Amino acid sequence: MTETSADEFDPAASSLAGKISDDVMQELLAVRSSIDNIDATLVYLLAERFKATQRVGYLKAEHDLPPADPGREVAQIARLRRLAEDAHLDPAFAEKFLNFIISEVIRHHQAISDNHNGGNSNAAGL
Ligand SMILES: C=C(O[C@@H]1C=C(C(=O)O)C=C[C@H]1O)C(=O)O
Repeated sequence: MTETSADEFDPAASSLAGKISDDVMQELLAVRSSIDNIDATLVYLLAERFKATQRVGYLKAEHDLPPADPGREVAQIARLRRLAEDAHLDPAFAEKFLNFIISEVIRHHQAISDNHNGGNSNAAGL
């Protein structure tokens, strides 16, 4: 298997080392192991999402459609807020998080569109 920077990750890295009891440290490390798995999953999920939105970006550029679709965003945000409530996640946080991702996607779509139209704007590194 190819080495990646993730191989250098030290799951026991902590500013608390030597300052708390071994028992507490063991419990902390056990919970952090789940946090590490969740974080890895988030990265893979986000990578898949950006792969999908990139396809949308090319489709929009080819058909001369605007990078943002505010009507779609309103529907997505309302849905995500409802899902967050059901999951006992702060809906305001869910909305902020989705808006953060969407604004990055729109930046990518703008760059794809600029590129498609022969411009040299490449803000998103695409
Ligand atoms: C991905 C799209 O483009 C933009 C980004 C969105 C997203 O990241 O979910 C949603 C709407 C658009 O503003 C889309 O139109 O579907």
